[in-house]
Amino acid sequence: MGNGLSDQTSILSSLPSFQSFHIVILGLDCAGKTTVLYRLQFNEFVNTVPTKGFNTEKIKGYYRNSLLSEALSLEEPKIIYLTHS
Ligand SMILES: Nc1nc2c(ncn2[C@@H]2O[C@H](COP(=O)(O)OP(=O)(O)OP(=O)(O)O)[C@@H](O)[C@H]2O)c(=O)[nH]1
Ligand SMILES: [Mg+2]
Repeated sequence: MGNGLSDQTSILSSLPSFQSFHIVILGLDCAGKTTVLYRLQFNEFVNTVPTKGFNTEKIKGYYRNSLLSEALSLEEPKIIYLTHS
């Protein structure tokens, strides 16, 4: 279902890289939210268990558009809301 992510990815790609944002990732159970989070944090895929509550991470660094696109191109849809920090 990666096709549905193209709009969200283009929104992220258009953001200035020097700004900081709070990003909330919402999705159905087992949609891959935690996978995306730790893909961005560690640049690798990690084994996950179902999350109780929520995960939060502070991610620093500049992510090339291609990396972000790849991280978001998972099979289940995610809804990502961006707000200024
Ligand atoms: N095939 C496939 N499996 C994926 C993908 N993304 C995540 N998974 C797997 O799906 C399972 C659930 O991934 P999670 O990242 O834990 O999903 P989640 O949305 O955080 O789940 P909850 O915390 O229960 O809401 C894990 O076994 C992942 O390895 C994907 O793009 N493709
Ligand atoms: Mg999770």
